[in-house]
Amino acid sequence: MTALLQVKSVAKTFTMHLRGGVVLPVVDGVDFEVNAGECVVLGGPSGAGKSSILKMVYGNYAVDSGEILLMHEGAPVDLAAATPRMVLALRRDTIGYVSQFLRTVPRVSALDVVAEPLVVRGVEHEAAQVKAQELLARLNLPERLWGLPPATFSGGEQQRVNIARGFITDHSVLLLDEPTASLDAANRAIVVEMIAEKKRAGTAMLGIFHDEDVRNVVADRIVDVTGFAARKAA
Ligand SMILES: Nc1ncnc2c1ncn2[C@@H]1O[C@H](COP(=O)(O)OP(=O)(O)OP(=O)(O)O)[C@@H](O)[C@H]1O
Repeated sequence: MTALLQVKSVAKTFTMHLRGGVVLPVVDGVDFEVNAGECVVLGGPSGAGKSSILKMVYGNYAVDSGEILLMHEGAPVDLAAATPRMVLALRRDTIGYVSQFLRTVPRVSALDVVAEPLVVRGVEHEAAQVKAQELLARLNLPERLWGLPPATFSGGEQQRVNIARGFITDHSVLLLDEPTASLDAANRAIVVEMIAEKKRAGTAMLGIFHDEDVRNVVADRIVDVTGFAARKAA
């Protein structure tokens, strides 16, 4: 088995600078790996640190200690210690992220939002647009919306744009933060099918799924984050 993502001894605290520097320990000793072709789901109660771990793995939150190793161009790279330039290269070529909410950019159409990850990798504009259309059609986003900026779309429509954008590349590692939270049953089933296809293609996925039915279908393993609870400061 090939581990495409390895999280080793990661610890994270938040320092509340506006609260006199109060330090909130969140997680400690986070250790797990995700192999090619599997979907690992982070489990545990609300507040246990699932989102914080996902954000560290994408480089959105800094890590206090430990390593986050991503296989990038055939060799492991520690994202926790990577330069900003390397983080951008990892995101362009190796690690994708479907966030819970779409960050919309004014005046950029849904099609361009979805096609962008391919365009920045050098795929020709027309080919990227065709792939984006295929994904939006598969996710049942009405065609009349494709040319519009997603800012005014419904929650579920925005989420489908986000999913299409995350799934359009063949990144080897994909992070999924509640990708089905705002979807109806039919579209949820389509996303479950798309996750299964990514597994068959060898993608390593790490996700958070609160919906138990979806979690039971997609998860190859559940990593219980409660096991990484940080010791509270006395
Ligand atoms: N940016 C931040 N600043 C300060 N504290 C934070 C920050 N982000 C998260 N926390 C705290 O870290 C803890 C873990 O939060 P996190 O969102 O990772 O949990 P979670 O397991 O994803 O919860 P949920 O299932 O409710 O989304 C919480 O106590 C939260 O208040």
